[in-house]
Amino acid sequence: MPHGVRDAGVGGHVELQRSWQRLLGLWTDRPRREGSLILERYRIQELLGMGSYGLTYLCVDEQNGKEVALKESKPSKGRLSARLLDREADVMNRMNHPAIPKLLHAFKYKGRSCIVTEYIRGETLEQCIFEQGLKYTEQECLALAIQLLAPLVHVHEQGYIHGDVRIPNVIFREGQIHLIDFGLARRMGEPLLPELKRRMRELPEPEDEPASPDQDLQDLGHFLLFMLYSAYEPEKGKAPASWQEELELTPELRHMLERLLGLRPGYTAGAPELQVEVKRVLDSYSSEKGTQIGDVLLP
Ligand SMILES: Nc1ncnc2c1ncn2[C@@H]1O[C@H](COP(=O)(O)OP(=O)(O)OP(=O)(O)O)[C@@H](O)[C@H]1O
Repeated sequence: MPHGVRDAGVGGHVELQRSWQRLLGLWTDRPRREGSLILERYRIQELLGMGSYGLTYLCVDEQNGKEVALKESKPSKGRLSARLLDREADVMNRMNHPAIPKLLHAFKYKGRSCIVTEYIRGETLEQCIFEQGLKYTEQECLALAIQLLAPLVHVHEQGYIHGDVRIPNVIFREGQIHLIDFGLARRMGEPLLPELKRRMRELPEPEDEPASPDQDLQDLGHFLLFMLYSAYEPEKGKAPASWQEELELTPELRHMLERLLGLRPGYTAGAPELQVEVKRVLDSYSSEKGTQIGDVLLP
């Protein structure tokens, strides 16, 4: 048999097997029905999202009438998904900060791992930008960064990194931000688990280095760039350029971003050092314009 024909046959078989597995996955991971009860306690209101390893629902806890976020492992991903969810519960259990949803309950239900956390009714910053079309000034971006640094410092103090600081993982509610999704959190110094590496496959250059606060600070740099680009209006016909050329930033913020993104020496003392730096820049705006940090984010 010519080589190509045999390869096409094997390739076709593998492709067919993959399609079959995908279909099977869709069936086994189909979301539970709205109104159904989990553990005779959590009444499902709606499906919030279907991630790589879990399904997240908005539920009402029938014991107290409170809204909660319930994440259950995906059956198609087997024990691995359950293990990752148990890991997430273990990390969340160590956190105690007003800007991080509290872990309320972790249990097994019909062979799946489930974690229940406080539900934060608000909008993610991704929704604020891409659905509501909000635009953030430099001062507002820094005011958000200072808020975000508070839970981040807490995570680092507990000896962990969050590992996924991005605009879809930050919820804004009543002038305050909340950091969610600890699915990629790691202990300081811990290498990326092979299974987490697979989960990050679609991201550019998965981090192979042992976990360090620098990784969260670098993510915070990218987070700030996303926020700053919300107000960027490209000039017609102008070729795309670097962020340094496109965004009109004060020299202080540009310098800070270059440090966060590894273009200059970073913040060796970690998030607390950055906190001081962001506060200093924000204070310089406040004294110029007579505004307070909190003012800029409130309607
Ligand atoms: N505590 C919470 N309060 C409010 N909304 C939440 C909460 N936790 C998760 N969500 C929302 O639920 C959806 C699913 O979130 P989650 O972070 O669990 O998984 P994901 O982002 O879909 O997938 P992955 O885990 O692969 O990143 C998102 O829209 C998120 O904003």
